[in-house]
Amino acid sequence: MNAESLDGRLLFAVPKKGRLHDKCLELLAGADIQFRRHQRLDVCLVKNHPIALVFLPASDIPSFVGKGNVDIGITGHDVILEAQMEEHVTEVLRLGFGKCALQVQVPESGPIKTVDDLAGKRVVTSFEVLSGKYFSKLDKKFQLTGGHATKIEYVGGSVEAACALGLADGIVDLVESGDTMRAAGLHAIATVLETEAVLIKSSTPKDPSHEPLINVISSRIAGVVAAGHYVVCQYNILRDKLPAATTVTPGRRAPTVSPLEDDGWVGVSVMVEKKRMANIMDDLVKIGAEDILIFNLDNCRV
Ligand SMILES: Nc1ncnc2c1ncn2[C@@H]1O[C@H](COP(=O)(O)OP(=O)(O)OP(=O)(O)O)[C@@H](O)[C@H]1O
Ligand SMILES: O=P(O)(O)OC[C@H]1O[C@H](OP(=O)(O)OP(=O)(O)O)[C@H](O)[C@@H]1O
Repeated sequence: MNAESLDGRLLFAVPKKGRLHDKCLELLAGADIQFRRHQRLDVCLVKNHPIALVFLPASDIPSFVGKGNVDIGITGHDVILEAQMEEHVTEVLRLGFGKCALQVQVPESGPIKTVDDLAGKRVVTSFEVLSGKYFSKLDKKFQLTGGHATKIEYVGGSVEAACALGLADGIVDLVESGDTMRAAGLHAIATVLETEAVLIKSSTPKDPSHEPLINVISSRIAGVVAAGHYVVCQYNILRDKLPAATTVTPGRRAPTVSPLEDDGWVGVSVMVEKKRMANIMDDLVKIGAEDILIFNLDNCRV
């Protein structure tokens, strides 16, 4: 592939590995963005749109998009702030995956119980900008300056090992399930930031003519994300119980109600939030709904 073959194409950055990679590929498939990635090539052309995908480390994506070298991308909200690119990129959509928290952690059985105890000590992290900002506030509070200020040291990975190795009194790292933290004998004493994956675009795009295509792609991806949050619930109920049932399942706009051949009964079809599905089914049974069916959505536009 040569540079000319990218001419006029919208450049879309996708994490090349790590926690966000697989979910991004699912989103691209759901949005019908078709491509074949040749082994070891980090740029590939999309077959059915004037788009080229650029596979990059998640942490590099904010600056590529922020500087306008790439038009849109998917990465973590945390890495945008760490790269100090929040003014240069626009977060178009939250994607509902890659959810975790950047937390201050210390040895469970150690003397440090609060972040105040950690002020002025040694902190190891891969997030030196966010940690630096967090601890500089504490340093100010306790008037710790020069050699007394909290020492933030960068490591590229395996942050959780730093306390056991005697390199740190505390760490700042991402926590999802907490398994990594607990396995290292650590516990969280403060949250610096909550994060999830986001679709971003450049705030100062080099080629504004891409805007319509960016809108189409955003809307398709929003559809795939929404489809993951909702299910379709269908049930039969006596018409006189319909008002009670529709307070439980009001739908996004309104429920679809159809008459059944069986007099006095109606069928209801409605979108409900996946996370409330079990409670809603329990409530519908109590009201007298029968034949309750739940269908997963592959895609939608809402
Ligand atoms: N445990 C996790 N659960 C959910 N999301 C995570 C988790 N760990 C990281 N993330 C999200 O994924 C982003 C990329 O993290 P990841 O550890 O996959 O980086 P990476 O680019 O693969 O780097 P490396 O593999 O070299 O550590 C993070 O910035 C964060 O937004
Ligand atoms: O709370 P948990 O569910 O255990 O997840 C947290 C871990 O996930 C991330 O690392 P990852 O496993 O992606 O590997 P890395 O250390 O190579 O980045 C993060 O840096 C933590 O170590």
